[in-house]
Formats: sequence, C-alpha cells, structure tokens
Amino acid sequence: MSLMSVSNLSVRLRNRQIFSDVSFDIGAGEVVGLIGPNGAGKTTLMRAALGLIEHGGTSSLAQLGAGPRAKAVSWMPQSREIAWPVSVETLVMLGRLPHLDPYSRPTAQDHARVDEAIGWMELEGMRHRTATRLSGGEQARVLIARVLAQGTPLLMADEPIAGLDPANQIATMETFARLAALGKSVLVSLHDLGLAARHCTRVLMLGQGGLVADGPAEKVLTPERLAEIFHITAWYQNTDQGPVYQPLDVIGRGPRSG
Ligand SMILES: Nc1ncnc2c1ncn2[C@@H]1O[C@H](COP(=O)(O)OP(=O)(O)OP(=O)(O)O)[C@@H](O)[C@H]1O
Repeated sequence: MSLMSVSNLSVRLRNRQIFSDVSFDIGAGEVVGLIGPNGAGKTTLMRAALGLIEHGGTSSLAQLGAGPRAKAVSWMPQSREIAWPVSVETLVMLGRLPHLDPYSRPTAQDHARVDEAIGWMELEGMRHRTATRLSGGEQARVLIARVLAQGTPLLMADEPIAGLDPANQIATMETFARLAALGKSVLVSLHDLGLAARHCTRVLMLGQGGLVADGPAEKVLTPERLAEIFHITAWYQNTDQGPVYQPLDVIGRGPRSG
C-alpha cells in the first residue's frame, strides 16, 4: 500500500530550478532517510510533496484537501518555534486537532494518543511544564510527540533530531522504527549519515538538481557518491551491530589544523 507517491516532481524558485524529475513511492513500514548536502532541496522537496509550495509533476498528498491530508500525514517543519506558553500535554494535544470535533472535548482516545506520544518521547516528567521554558532539545522532543499524537499513517519530519543529544537522537530514530513495525512510515531528513545508515530502512540521496540514489544505505552511500555529492570520505564497516559510517575528511581541503 502506497502512503505517498511523487512522480516527476519539480520545483523552481525565483527562476532557479531547485530539482526536477523526482519520483518515488513510500509504502507501509518504511523509515526513509532523506539526505543531501545543505541547499540540495530536502526541505523544498518535502514542502512540495505536501502541496505547500508550487511544483510541477504530481504528489498524491498534494492532491488531498486539507482535512484528509491532516489525517494522511503529519508534518514537523524545521522551524522549532513554540509560540504559546502552554503545557507540554496541551501542546501534544494540538496534534489531535485534525481529529477533534470543534464543539466537543477531546475523547478518551485523544487522551490515550497523547499519553502514548508522551511515553514514546519519554516526556512524562515534563508533562505539566510550560513548553516555552524547556531547552531547545526538549522542545524538539515535544514537537515530535505532537506529530506522533496526530496518529497518521505517514510522518514527515525535517531534521527532527538536529540539536538532540546522542541518546535522544538514537531514541527518536528507534521510535520511528517502532512506528514502522506498526505498519506506519516515516520520511525524515537528516545530516547524520551514520544514523541514517543504522536506522533507516531506505535512503533517498538528493544532489544538486534531483534524486541521485534511492535504496538501502549500503547501496546508496558508496565512496563515489559520498565524494561527488557530499565531498567527503568516510569509513564504513558492516559490524555485528549493524552498519557504521564515520565521515572522515573533506575532499580537496585536507585535515584542518589549529
Ligand atoms: N523561498 C525561496 N526563494 C528562493 N530560493 C529558495 C527559497 N527557499 C529555498 N530556496 C533555495 O532552494 C535551495 C534548496 O533549499 P532547501 O532549504 O530545500 O535545502 P535543504 O536541502 O533543506 O538544505 P539544508 O540542509 O541547509 O536545510 C537552496 O539553494 C535555497 O537557497
């Protein structure tokens, strides 16, 4: 079953072609990592696929009306601003808005989804704290909980683990894997190639102008592509604890001194 499908997607911004001819499907049970250097167009691709910006080609999500789309996909943008000084619990409940009847209070099911999301992101101890007074990383985890509470089959998140400490980065990627085990899917942009290799079932690599590779990490993260697209070398080993990638050096610049 396809949860999203984009076909020949292209975006032009201010007379500059950001990417073109991007096509892929996401089925149930996938954690898809979207990688690419700064400016490659990861955010633009996700926003176009959601129908938030003008694009060429087709996207199944962009074709939905706002109501059905909010039940099909939850979206965590890169900006982490929390505008209102509400409690963590209230903020996570905002994820239930697409399901709430405007004239009635949240149901037991809404509360159960909020409790589940708070549990997944290990936020129980901060449930009653004011969200705007949390640290940047804590706020990010609350915002992830909000999209989890939305309970959609597909979650799309733009660099959700940026700014999280290593334990919370790993825990968040493991939460995505748990969602996939339940038949949901996640499309997540990230810069950490090691975490992408370890936790994503599939990796989409975006280069200047379009998609350059789509497949399992060990097939996508070849030395040639790391050199050509990311301008780095990396150490790779398939260990008994899974694949390990460690970026080593910038090609053409050599190690930095001082
Ligand atoms: N509103 C806009 N008008 C013009 N150009 C834009 C606009 N938004 C983004 N761009 C350009 O589109 C390109 C892709 O940007 P985008 O934010 O999608 O990249 P990204 O891969 O998400 O980058 P990063 O890893 O730095 O977050 C960049 O060159 C950017 O300058």
